[in-house]
Amino acid sequence: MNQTQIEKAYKLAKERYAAVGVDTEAVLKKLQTIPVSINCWQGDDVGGFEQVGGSELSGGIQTTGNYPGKARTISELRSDIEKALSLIPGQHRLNLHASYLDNGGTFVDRNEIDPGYFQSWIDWAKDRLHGIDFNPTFFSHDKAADGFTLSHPDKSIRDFWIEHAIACRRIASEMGKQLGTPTVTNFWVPDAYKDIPADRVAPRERLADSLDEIFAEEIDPSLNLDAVESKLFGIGGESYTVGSHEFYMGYAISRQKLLCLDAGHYHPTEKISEKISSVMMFCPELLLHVSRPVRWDSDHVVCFDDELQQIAKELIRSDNLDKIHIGLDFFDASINRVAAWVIGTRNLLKALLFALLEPIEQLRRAELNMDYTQRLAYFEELKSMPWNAVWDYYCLKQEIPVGLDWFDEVKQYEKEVMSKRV
Ligand SMILES: C[C@H](O)[C@H](O)[C@@H](O)C(=O)CO
Ligand SMILES: [Mn+2]
Repeated sequence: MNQTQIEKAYKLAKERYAAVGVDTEAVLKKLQTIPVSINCWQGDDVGGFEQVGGSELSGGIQTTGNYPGKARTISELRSDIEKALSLIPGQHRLNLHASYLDNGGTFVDRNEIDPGYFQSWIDWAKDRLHGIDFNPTFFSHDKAADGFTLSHPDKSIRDFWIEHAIACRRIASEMGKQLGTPTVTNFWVPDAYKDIPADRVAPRERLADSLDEIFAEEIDPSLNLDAVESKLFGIGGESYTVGSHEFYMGYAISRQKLLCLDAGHYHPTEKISEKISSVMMFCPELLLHVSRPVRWDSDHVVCFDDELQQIAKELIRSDNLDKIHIGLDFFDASINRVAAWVIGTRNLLKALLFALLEPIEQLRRAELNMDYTQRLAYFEELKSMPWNAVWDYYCLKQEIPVGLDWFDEVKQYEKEVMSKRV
């Protein structure tokens, strides 16, 4: 499609939406202000740069596939992220793991890291990104080899991970300070038993104590915000996860921390779209890990599916986006990794646009009047409204490839850059 065709289609779409009371210009202005935190770990299969060649992945998470061209160094990863960003409209954030430190090739252990190891990331982010979010890395390490970290029965192991977490909060604050936007630091620990435990209480008490020790240092919320992420189970930890949903929901509410809802961390029929409104009533803020579970926490690339649309609607309808931090969490090694970022992020943005184009007042009125026929009629008609013409116009205005044009650019980049990484 050429520019004139895109503009013509948009003009018609604008009129169609105006007829149901939706101002597409205002919608596009709003969409531009919503940052998405793009997960760095899609680019190298969660390997990190602690050691040359990345670390062996542990913690009950798994990447599958061996598509050629994954980033092997920090500069390759940055180049891939820059390529992806050039194909995604809007200004976004980077979600970085501590294991992606810039150690100049000399190993430094997790409890010894400081902001200096992330200065090159901060400098790189300054004129490219909306900000950086951060994650202590409690996996892929010999002190996590037996499946426990912050809830480990051995105090010296717990202390090691507490030191790592404290260091991470300080690093995150420095990122927040230099970038002028709070870093959301997300705590996910893999601690779990493969088989039925004899004591479900003690590990949870130890985890709560460790977290309290980590959060004892007050940090200005304009620099850093802490989030905690629960999980149903991981591979090798099928019977009992210390940081379950109930554990972290209670912890986040009682300590007024952010709760992180990961779309893949619940029973297969449980949906995080259903949880957002309740969590927002009791937690100060919310972090999302938008992912796509296929039968388990498989971390497939986010598709434009029903659940993504429902998540986006809940976010937009909440009218509380200042307190909701949207992150992505997927890692697929079976497809081009830059394309994975582009597909997943564009899908999330499309879902947000689709949600913004909803005539919410009319739908709420129908619901209050118990006119569920009108509600369903509207929901269904809205699905075939020309929202895609609004999306194409948004990409055009942001000077981002429209439609599948982005794919040609990824193929070109694969040919010229990624395929040479052997
Ligand atoms: C790599 C991340 O920390 C990880 O995906 C975590 O957020 C998670 O969801 C673990 O299952
Ligand atoms: Mn997650």
